[in-house]
Amino acid sequence: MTNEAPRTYDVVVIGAGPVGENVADRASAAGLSTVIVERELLGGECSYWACEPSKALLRPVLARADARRVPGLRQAVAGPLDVEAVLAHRDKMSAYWNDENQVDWLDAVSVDLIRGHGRLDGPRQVAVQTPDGDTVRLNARHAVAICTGTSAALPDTPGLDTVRPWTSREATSADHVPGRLAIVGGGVVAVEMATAWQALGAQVTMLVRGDAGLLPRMEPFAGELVADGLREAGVDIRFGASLTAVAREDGEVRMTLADGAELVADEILFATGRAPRTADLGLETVGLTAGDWLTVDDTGRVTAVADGWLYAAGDVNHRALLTHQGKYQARIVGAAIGARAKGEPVDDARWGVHATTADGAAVPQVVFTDPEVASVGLTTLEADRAGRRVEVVDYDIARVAGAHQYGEGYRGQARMLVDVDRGTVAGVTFVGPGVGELLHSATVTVAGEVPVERLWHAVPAFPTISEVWLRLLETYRGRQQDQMLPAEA
Ligand SMILES: Cc1cc2nc3c(=O)[nH]c(=O)nc-3n(C[C@H](O)[C@H](O)[C@H](O)COP(=O)(O)OP(=O)(O)OC[C@H]3O[C@@H](n4cnc5c(N)ncnc54)[C@H](O)[C@@H]3O)c2cc1C
Ligand SMILES: NC(=O)c1ccc[n+]([C@@H]2O[C@H](COP(=O)([O-])OP(=O)(O)OC[C@H]3O[C@@H](n4cnc5c(N)ncnc54)[C@H](O)[C@@H]3O)[C@@H](O)[C@H]2O)c1
Repeated sequence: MTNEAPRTYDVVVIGAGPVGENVADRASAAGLSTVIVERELLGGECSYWACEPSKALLRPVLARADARRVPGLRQAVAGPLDVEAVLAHRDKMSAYWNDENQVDWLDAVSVDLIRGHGRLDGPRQVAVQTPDGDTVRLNARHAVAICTGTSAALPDTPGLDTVRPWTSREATSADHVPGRLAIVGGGVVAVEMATAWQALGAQVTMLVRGDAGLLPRMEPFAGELVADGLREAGVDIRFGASLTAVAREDGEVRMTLADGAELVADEILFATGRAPRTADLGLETVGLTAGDWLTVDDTGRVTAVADGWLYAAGDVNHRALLTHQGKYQARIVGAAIGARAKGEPVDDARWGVHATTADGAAVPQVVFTDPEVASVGLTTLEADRAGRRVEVVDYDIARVAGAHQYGEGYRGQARMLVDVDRGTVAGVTFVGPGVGELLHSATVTVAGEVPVERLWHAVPAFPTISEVWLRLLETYRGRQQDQMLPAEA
């Protein structure tokens, strides 16, 4: 009710994606009265239009690709995918876009829910516009946490408003396979969706601007191997392709590129990055700028706001646009809010219980393409930019016995960056079928700052792809021994 007295809680969370839910859970577990505000579905982008549906679309594609590499099995999976069954599986994995189970879970963790659009309304105040037009006012005794995530960022290409473009939402929830799909962008969404829709029967053309290749934030060999895989699957990848105009005519999407080339497709997907959902959040009522990313300290507090009552976690703080990393932040933010509310010490030292240190040191990511890409920590370029002295150790995963067992004609590559001053591993990238499940070994190594000498005692089982760890260590040792040999006369 508009005139209802404000309700007071210890903690108000805006946005019930995976991150907001976890902040609320941890705040409630710390004994604080907590309310969460959600305007769409509990579970956020990840559950319904991102991680879950995209991985449900990709799983059959990657499982079939793996099976086709196994002699004796190959013939059994020679046929096309059952599109109807894949889409039905995707719908099930997206919980049929219904959040009832999550409502039950919120109840179980004693968090109140208000459905509607939340906006800040001055320090520690939130106003929620409910679906029936009422306003609910909330006071936060200790903290407000903004966890509103991101939405797809679209360029200002002339004609875009006429084409009803796909964004990540349509690409993950479409109920039919377009005959021809154009994808703008060369990042993670672009390569995963190209993999899925090409395998489901679309003819995919990727328009990738510039010359940075695919997956420009990762080691260059990752993008190169993924490009090889996509091309072999039949995807037409056009690098240096800049879209200058687009129009929908007679049901078709017509595209013009900067070099004058013309292209036609049935649908066009813009996988051109993300924008923070902060444009209509009342940021200006607390001295911030609408539409900005929210910069936070290592305990999740928005640095530009006085008195430390405003927190931001997940995509919206722009640290790492990944569900698992946002949930990591959420656990820490919830605990930090709890500690501060109770006057307990806050341990925000590096790797302290209230510090999101891993955001800057060990962010893991798996790209679910064929081949998969799995990375954690720094790339060579990032190490260079950070002024870290690293030894770059490469190994061809195809030479590992476990890779021969995994599939015929295995192709893959591994890179380990050894920080020569610290004697620890600063970053790891694996590319190849099945490497996603290898990643946590690398994450433990990087986050644990395990000395390279100790890694010799972490023995990988034979014959698994994990033996690549041993080969990387041997390559590194061989190089060190070479450096110790006396120079030839
Ligand atoms: C196609 C795709 C695939 C992806 N795959 C992966 C993957 O495999 N693994 C991975 O780790 N990450 C993946 N990601 C990234 C992942 O989806 C995000 O990192 C994650 O969803 C961020 O969670 P969040 O809670 O911060 O934000 P969101 O999930 O966006 O949730 C924010 C919530 O806040 C609500 N909200 C926003 N504004 C308001 C408001 N004013 N009032 C009330 N509610 C509001 C929204 O409705 C939403 O429910 C993928 C992303 C895309 C686009
Ligand atoms: N498996 C996973 O972990 C996974 C899967 C999907 C998405 N995600 C997350 O979602 C986030 C968003 O992914 P994304 O692929 O949308 O963004 P991205 O930032 O990874 O890639 C954006 C791409 O679009 C291009 N681009 C940007 N503006 C453009 C323009 N105007 N014209 C042409 N090209 C343009 C960029 O050069 C880049 O190639 C990522 O940060 C990623 O972490 C994760």
